[in-house]
Amino acid sequence: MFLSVCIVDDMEAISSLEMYVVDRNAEWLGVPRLVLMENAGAAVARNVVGRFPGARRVLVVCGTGDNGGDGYVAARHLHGAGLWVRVVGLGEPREELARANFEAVRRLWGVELALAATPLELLALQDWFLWADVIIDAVLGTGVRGALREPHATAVDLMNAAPAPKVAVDVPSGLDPDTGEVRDKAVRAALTVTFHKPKRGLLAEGARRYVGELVVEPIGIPPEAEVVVGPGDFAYLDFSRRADAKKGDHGRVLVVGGSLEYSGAPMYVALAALRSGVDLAVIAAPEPAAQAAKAYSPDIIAVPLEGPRLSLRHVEKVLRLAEKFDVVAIGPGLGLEGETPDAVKEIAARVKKPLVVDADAIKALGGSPVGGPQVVYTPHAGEFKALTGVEPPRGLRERAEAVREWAGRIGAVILLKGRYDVASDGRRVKINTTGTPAMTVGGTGDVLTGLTAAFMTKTRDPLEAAAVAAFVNGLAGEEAAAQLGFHITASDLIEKIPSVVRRYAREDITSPRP
Ligand SMILES: NC(=O)C1=CN([C@@H]2O[C@H](COP(=O)(O)OP(=O)(O)OC[C@H]3O[C@@H](n4cnc5c(N)ncnc54)[C@H](O)[C@@H]3O)[C@@H](O)[C@H]2O)[C@H](O)CC1
Ligand SMILES: [K+]
Repeated sequence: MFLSVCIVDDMEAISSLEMYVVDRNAEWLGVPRLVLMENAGAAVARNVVGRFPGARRVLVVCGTGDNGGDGYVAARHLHGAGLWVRVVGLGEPREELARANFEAVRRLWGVELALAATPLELLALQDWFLWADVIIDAVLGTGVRGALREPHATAVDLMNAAPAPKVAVDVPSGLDPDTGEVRDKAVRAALTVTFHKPKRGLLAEGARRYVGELVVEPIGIPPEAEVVVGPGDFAYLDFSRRADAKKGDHGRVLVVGGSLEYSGAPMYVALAALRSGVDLAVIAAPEPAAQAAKAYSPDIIAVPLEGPRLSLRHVEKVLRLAEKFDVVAIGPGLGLEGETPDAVKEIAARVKKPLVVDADAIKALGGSPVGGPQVVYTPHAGEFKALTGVEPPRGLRERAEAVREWAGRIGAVILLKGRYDVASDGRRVKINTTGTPAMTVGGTGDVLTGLTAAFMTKTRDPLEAAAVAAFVNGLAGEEAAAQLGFHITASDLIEKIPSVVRRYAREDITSPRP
């Protein structure tokens, strides 16, 4: 009946993880997920009425996740449109949103609702499947993991065996939303109504016979949710720990910074990294700064570099030291006197580790920046000019475009700090809106460098490491300022990091394999 397959631009496709992130970040921007679910279910109902105008009897088959939640919403709307609606739930939904919509359907005496949590209970409802003019598949969406279990597999069999056309909610159940693979079986839909953007797997060559016609429905996710940094972005970082973990497994950061004049800066970097969940943060600093660091805190290990400032004779020592670390952060407090700029150039060009370049190291590399997929620059406006030769534009859109362009040219991630922080890897752009003018106090940039370096040990995606670092830094500043007003120091931010990270990160303990 519906053989046409609409052409959707592959560039616009989205992975299930990206969808998860966007969906959480929409909520961060003030659009509740319950609203998204309402819009999703209503869109399904609208498509059923529009594409199958003759249909009178609709069966909705709902899983226990949010895909099922969309199904319950669709059932409510179809009932409201005057259709005869029956609903089969494969168990009571566990999560809050789907549960709310399940309860709302349960209260509608005009809708017949049956729960079937086993294949046997489902088979007893076989005549409902044969009764329907249209069947809505709301069993599994982007949350599917692995091969179909029971009773889901039987539900798919019963839907496929029924003569009525199937309308898949978001993804035909059984189809991998990212690859389009079908392990065992999947619903063969006449129509798939997917939300916001097509999931990648829906566009795979072999997926067509399951997807049928593909319709992409907006559900109220604002475009800003695609670029803003929010709680969703924590999904890109791995904070889990194995029960048999040992020291060093969760990240080792080397900070190259400090000088006779500036000893505080590398300390902020190291302490912020430690509070962000790395096991080891070591400072390699000129002697006076190394002495000061050790005297300041027992948390800090400092390796002294002979003399008042970083110079060319330290290069080999620093490179050898770097071999024992996962990430190197270079710049804070180094100054630009004597051989320091040349030493920075040597280290940046030869170090074989992921690298965060901040402060004076950005200026030292200005004009001939080092690129690489695991290199992150964290300039403020002045340092951006030193790095690129141009002032960052004032408008946010132009700023984002400039950062994207220069990140592409240099071949690294740039995180430009400002009222809104803008980060790009030359392709994607992320914008962070957290922060407060109370953070103009010295040292907050060093804290951001420590966060960025630490988060680079938690993901292979340095853009996300930088973006989430900016988000956490800004929130830590906001929370310190909420307590202390415009009287905060960078140390106050560091203290706030753990509670901010814990609010959004999953900190599971995973069991070692026997
Ligand atoms: N992203 C959005 O903006 C919105 C998405 N919505 C809909 O929600 C689903 C995704 O929901 P989620 O709860 O994450 O996952 P599912 O419902 O797809 O499945 C989870 C559910 O299924 C169980 N399960 C997982 N794998 C299997 C398996 N192989 N066999 C059997 N059972 C399995 C798991 O245990 C869970 O209980 C998305 O597709 C949209 O339809 C919302 O409407 C909000 C907006
Ligand atoms: K589905």
